Amino acid sequence: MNEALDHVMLRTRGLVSGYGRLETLHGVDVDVPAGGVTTIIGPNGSGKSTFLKTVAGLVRTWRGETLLAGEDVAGEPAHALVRRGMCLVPQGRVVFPLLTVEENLRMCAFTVSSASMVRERIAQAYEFLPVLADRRRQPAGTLSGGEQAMLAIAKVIMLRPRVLLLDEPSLGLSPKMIDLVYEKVRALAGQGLTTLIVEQNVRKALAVAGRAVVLVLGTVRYAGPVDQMKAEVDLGRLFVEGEG
Ligand SMILES: Nc1ncnc2c1ncn2[C@@H]1O[C@H](COP(=O)(O)OP(=O)(O)OP(=O)(O)O)[C@@H](O)[C@H]1O
Repeated sequence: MNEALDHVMLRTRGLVSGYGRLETLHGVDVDVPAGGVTTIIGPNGSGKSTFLKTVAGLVRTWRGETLLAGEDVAGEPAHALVRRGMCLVPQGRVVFPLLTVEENLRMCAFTVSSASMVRERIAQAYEFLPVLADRRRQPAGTLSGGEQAMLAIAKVIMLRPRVLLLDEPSLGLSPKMIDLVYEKVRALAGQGLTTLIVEQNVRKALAVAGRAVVLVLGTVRYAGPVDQMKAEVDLGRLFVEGEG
């Protein structure tokens, strides 16, 4: 938690949010170093998705700061945050099912000003994920779950995010597809994309992340390097017995 601010792409301090009158996050401090992969893990209902939705502007911030590259963006609406490069791939592989793969990609390039740049980015998306090129004229709803997961990531990559927020990318996928999704996450990280992943699949997430945040009942239990976490947090107890 000691990185200088210029090495931290996303930082929250004392983040509080919730639903209705129910407070779900009770003052959460998270640092996501620039160019690294960070994962948030924790038992069901601990507020992991709520954290992503709050920093992405989909759930209202009650109190606290969200700093994107040092600038406080807490309270800004989701569409404004997307333009700033805070880009969320929500849980459940959200695609437009009746639009083709290519139409899905085109729709999501709304922040890209020139048509030639949109074409270039679509071409890059196909190069990165050739399966989408093969299916470019197919309605997205007819793709397999794994292909839809790829498309959901590709849509957001079209925006060239400063921070990629991934909410449970492995949910509901076959082991083979999970491997493929994580291979792509690793490749993006290799290109220096700052990534924050919320995962139930703890093993997968910890294999790719350098930093981990353990969230329990809306409170940070651990934040720091993955290696150190294994010594400090009893994951077996946390997940098997649902401690906390
Ligand atoms: N739309 C909502 N309205 C009211 N309460 C909600 C809503 N979404 C989540 N909650 C509640 O907020 C708490 C945190 O949920 P959240 O989905 O953020 O946890 P999570 O750690 O991502 O869990 P999971 O791993 O099961 O997805 C839970 O008690 C949940 O019931």
